[in-house]
Amino acid sequence: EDRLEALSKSEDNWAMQGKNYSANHYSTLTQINADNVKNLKVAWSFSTGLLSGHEGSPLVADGKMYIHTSFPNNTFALNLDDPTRILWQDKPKQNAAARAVACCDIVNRGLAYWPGDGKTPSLIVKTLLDGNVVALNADTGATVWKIENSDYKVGSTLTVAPHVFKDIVLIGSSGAELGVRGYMTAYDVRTGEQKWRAYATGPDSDVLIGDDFNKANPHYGQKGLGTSTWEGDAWKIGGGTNWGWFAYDPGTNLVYYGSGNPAPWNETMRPGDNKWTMTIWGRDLDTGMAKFGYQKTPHDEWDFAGINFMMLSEQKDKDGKPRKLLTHPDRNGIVYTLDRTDGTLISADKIDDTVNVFKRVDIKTGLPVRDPEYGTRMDHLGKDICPSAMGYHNQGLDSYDPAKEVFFLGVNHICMDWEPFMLPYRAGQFFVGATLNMFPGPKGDRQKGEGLGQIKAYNAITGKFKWEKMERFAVWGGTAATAGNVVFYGTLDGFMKARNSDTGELLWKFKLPSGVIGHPIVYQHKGVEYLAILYGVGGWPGVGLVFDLQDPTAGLGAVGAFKQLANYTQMGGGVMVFSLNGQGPYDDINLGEYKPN
Ligand SMILES: O=C(O)c1cc(C(=O)O)c2c(n1)C(=O)C(=O)c1cc(C(=O)O)[nH]c1-2
Repeated sequence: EDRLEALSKSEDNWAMQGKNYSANHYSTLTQINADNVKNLKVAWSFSTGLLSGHEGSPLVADGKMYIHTSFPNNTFALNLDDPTRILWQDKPKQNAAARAVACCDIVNRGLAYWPGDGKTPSLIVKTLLDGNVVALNADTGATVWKIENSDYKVGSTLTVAPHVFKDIVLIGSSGAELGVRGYMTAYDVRTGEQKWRAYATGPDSDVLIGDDFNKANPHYGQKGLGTSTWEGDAWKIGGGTNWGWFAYDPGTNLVYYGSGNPAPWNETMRPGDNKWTMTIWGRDLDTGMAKFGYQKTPHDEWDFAGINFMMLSEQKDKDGKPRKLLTHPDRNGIVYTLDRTDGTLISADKIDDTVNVFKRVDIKTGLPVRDPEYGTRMDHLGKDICPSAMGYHNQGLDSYDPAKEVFFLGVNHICMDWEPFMLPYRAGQFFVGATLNMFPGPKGDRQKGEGLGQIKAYNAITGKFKWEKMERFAVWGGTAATAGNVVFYGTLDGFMKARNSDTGELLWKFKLPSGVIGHPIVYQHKGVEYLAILYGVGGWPGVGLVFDLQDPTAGLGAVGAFKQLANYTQMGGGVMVFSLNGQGPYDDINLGEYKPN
């Protein structure tokens, strides 16, 4: 029996970043609902004591909450019966030099939990920015194992959340902005022993491509392409890191994730399709062998890193046939839905009709139809390209309501000008080769620098958006939906919001101490339903705040796009927990009181 999967089915827990293996971020709880959500009040809160961006969410498992932070990647365990006292804390020592090679702030996307098996205790697994992976005893915080996964000296860092499926830990990688060749690694959760590693580029033996790869869709490409779609040895510094969110289907035994952008960003320096960057993978969890790989953006010209969340659903297709689906809103402005048993592309819709880099995606060939006007090339200043390099969707982890068959997408509405330049590769240094200027998309206000985000309800079968609302800034962190007919999300300017999931109507909001780039979670403890959010502005959109930069093209173009952000919020990480009328542990007047003997 898979205890982790069983645990994830109880609404007492939110034991993985995606909530369950399908990563649907959906809670069946209804105590908080569209009628009473306006009565949400703070039940308790916790400061992490750290600045910089706080991504992902805390985990709730077996009566405890586990909270992670940005670098130096501290962890705090709280007992939900009395969160006024810290149960244990882990403050790892790591090499601060790693900070300088992280591309987009010193974020971390969260922890993984494994419930133990009687012999090995329950574990918290975490990544450190400097490339190490650590497993802690979930009851005591003691280190159980520690291994090195990435070498920050060549620019390879870890911001990705570990994903545990069954008894395997999957660890991605970062560093494509420094020419790091991306890989996914599987470890035994009990010992940290490596089970397999699959690269995004290079020979099939490294990419773990076998004879039956892409059998259902040979036109996606099969053998030898991880080297032949590159010039010379360019694949060795070709990127394809994977720092986003993964999903797993015990039925197919496939794990699903995306590889990121090719390096460098300047496309002139790497002719070819650059496989297998920008690819949706379905791999056998136990062996790592790829069953399918679908490359969304061959020969990327815009940094549309394909690492965004993979969300699994069971729905009837247009012909009424029940299908096992995988839905993925990509950076490139297209939301893709595949048959997850074999990778067959079913639909590819624009996240917003303002996407101009592609006219459409040809479902038969799987290829995007480019508009050359919005391509990028040497000696050319590309203007008004939509989406920007941040994508119309970045690292936010969103939700799917299986009853309504609707996805709730937090969206960026950002476009850009882009001018490439040549540069040499030097290990451990930035290897980008483009100057970017980003600004609000056509539905925003370019003069004011606002209208950079949207929230949308999307049906993957009809391709229709049920509703959509504009936001002042990008909705960077993602959404959580509940059977109470509400969808929750945090905003970069620091609002926690609840909307009616049928209509999008705003039902409640609360101003947090800092902006949000993490995702909300919902759980119950002793009969009370809670909403929790990790706040702390930063990430790529927050680099201007983190490093106090003035040049609008600094932070790879983020500073110009988010020039208004500093007028709304400042750094500072923490967790805010809400319940109806604030009920919860603090109802007990004695909690937190000092009683002398
Ligand atoms: O290519 C990479 O390895 C890599 C890593 C990361 C990261 O580790 O945070 C980001 C990106 N790329 C990236 O392209 C990007 O847009 C981005 C946004 C963020 C963030 O946390 O806000 N990280 C990253």
